[in-house]
Amino acid sequence: MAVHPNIYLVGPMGAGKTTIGRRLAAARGMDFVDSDHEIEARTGVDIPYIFEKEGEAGFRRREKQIIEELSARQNIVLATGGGAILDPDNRRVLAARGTVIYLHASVAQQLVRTARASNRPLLQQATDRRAVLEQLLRIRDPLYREIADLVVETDHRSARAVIREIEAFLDRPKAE
Ligand SMILES: Nc1ncnc2c1ncn2[C@@H]1O[C@H](COP(=O)(O)OP(=O)(O)O)[C@@H](O)[C@H]1O
Ligand SMILES: O=C(O)C1=C[C@@H](OP(=O)(O)O)[C@@H](O)[C@H](O)C1
Ligand SMILES: [Mg+2]
Repeated sequence: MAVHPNIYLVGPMGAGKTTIGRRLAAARGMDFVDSDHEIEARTGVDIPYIFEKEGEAGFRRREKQIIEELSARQNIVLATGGGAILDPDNRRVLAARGTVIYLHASVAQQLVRTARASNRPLLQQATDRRAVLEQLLRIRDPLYREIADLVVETDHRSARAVIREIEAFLDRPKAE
């Protein structure tokens, strides 16, 4: 089977990285990996527990290690966590080792999509989730854009429509 260049999904919480990543990988015959799931599988505990015991800094160290390892694999779609791009080394390896796709979502849309989940410690502890998401996006949006080969709007669009746009980009005719 053909080996495809890796695809790295970046963007804020609730943009759909995990959901789109899994379906995109299935559609293209690639392996799906999610950095958060990988951290949980290796440690045997969930993300909120890691934040509680090791702080965000401990979580970021684990995330960095995983991104370095996973991005060196072949034929993968990697869904990163929303804060993975904060680390300059992470940005460098993602940009160098595959196609980076920024799944964009407004804060209003993120609020809807993260309303029920209880596994995001940065939101779980927040009294004003909107303010937290706004602040995070202000800092992170330029970093997502810095390494993105493609920016895809996900607001009010089905996962299917988002995947269609990504595949059209990946399969575009290349200039000679
Ligand atoms: N394009 C979309 N349209 C509607 N709901 C979506 C879309 N993408 C993701 N979702 C939903 O939003 C929630 C968060 O998605 P998730 O993939 O976990 O985001 P992320 O990994 O970027 O934080 C999930 O319940 C998912 O089903
Ligand atoms: O934005 C962030 O800093 C985080 C996003 C989460 O992943 P998702 O973006 O997949 O929700 C997860 O990595 C952790 O809770 C921290
Ligand atoms: Mg995710």
